[in-house]
Amino acid sequence: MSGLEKPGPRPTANLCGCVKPALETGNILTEPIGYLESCFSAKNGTPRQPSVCSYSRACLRIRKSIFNNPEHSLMGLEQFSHVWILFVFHKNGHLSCKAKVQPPRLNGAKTGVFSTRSPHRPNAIGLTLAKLEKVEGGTIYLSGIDMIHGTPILDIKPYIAEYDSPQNVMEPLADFNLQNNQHKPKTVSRSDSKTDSSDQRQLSGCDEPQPHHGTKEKPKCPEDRTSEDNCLTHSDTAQSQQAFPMHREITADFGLELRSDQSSSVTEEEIGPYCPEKSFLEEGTNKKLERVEGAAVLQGSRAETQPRAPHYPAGRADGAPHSVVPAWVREAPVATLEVRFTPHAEMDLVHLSSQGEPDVGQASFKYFQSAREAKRAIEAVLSADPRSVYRRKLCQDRLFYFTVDIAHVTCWFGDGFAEVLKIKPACEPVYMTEPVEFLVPLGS
Ligand SMILES: C[S@@+](CC[C@H](N)C(=O)[O-])C[C@H]1O[C@@H](n2cnc3c(N)ncnc32)[C@H](O)[C@@H]1O
Repeated sequence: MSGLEKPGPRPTANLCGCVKPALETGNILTEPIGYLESCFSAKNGTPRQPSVCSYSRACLRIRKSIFNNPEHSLMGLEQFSHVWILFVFHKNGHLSCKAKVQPPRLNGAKTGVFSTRSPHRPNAIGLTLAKLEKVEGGTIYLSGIDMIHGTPILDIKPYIAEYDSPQNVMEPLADFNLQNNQHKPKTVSRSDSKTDSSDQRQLSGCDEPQPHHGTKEKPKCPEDRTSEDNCLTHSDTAQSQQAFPMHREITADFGLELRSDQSSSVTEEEIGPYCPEKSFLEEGTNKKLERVEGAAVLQGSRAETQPRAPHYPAGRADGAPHSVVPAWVREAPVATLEVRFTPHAEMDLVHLSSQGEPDVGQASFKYFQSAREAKRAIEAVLSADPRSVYRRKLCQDRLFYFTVDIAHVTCWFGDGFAEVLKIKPACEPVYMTEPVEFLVPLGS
């Protein structure tokens, strides 16, 4: 460490009196590349992780103040199926944070903030792996998000399984060559002449881009949508493509079965967007690929040749990379809830979706493409039990409210279930007006 200046809270003068530039001291002021337009308007009811609700939608326009031609900055991104989004938890209410926090999965127990995905951290930065639905000019369209409307976005990075998933980082899987899911290197052509050779090498190892980009219906920013768009429904294929890449790759790598309903206890909370460990829990025996409710289920192959136990230590004798998570991450304190709608709530939903008469000033869904999709989203949010530990334990009979898209949902929780009682139009539809230019200071 000699020769390196100790990181401090502010750019500091060194011995000769010069002030170190902010970048060198890590004291950067960030400037959001854009502000998210999200179907979630408030923290309440917003999924704790992106995998909770694949129907959750958002869009992001790159600001012209960042790049004169925002579309140039997104060039090539459409070749990726998923992106990492770095953002500011701008609605934390305060900048302070504690060294120990109580994540919902620990049911009131504490753990170090850095072992959680808590929004309250020294630098209020969030990280979400979202599905990239579409790139259009200087705007990207996302699904499977856990950020609220107006969230300042700091950066976008492509999700690259080979780098971002521990099972994929080392060697290519020679024996993974199943129908429709071949693991083969792809050459990506890039028009950016500045790309260096190492970038090119890395890109050539990427996954096949998902074929859905050019073909399926995509969400639109609210103002881009017409009432016709709101009638569109997702095809089953589209739903199945909303499986997260980690599910695909985990199942591919280990040849294990991972169903969407079974993955929820692992992927739906504050601990992270994926949990490869979960895939150890079940071993498939038949060599076939199924689609089950949005998740690719790959059975057989590697699990037979390379059986793996559920609790490997971090460093394994055979050197094979994989990740480890603690038991509290895998074992949720509450099971996935059954979600019911009263007949009244069902009617409310239909009514809400049929209200789309822009000429008479009525709102319709801005992010969902049908009442069915809105219902699925509400189900997904509630089945993961969005209540805080405090509410879950002490206020069980209280009503719970949240807003998604233009639906203001009233529900209550019983033993093992959530029931939607009422769905009304939200008072304030989620419109996006860019906040006045400001720089977000991170940390306290
Ligand atoms: C547990 S955090 C996880 C976020 C991200 N996936 C991560 O791991 O960094 C997700 C929760 O943060 C809250 N949240 C989302 N957007 C926010 C924002 N802009 N400001 C403050 N809280 C936000 C919502 O309550 C949501 O349920």
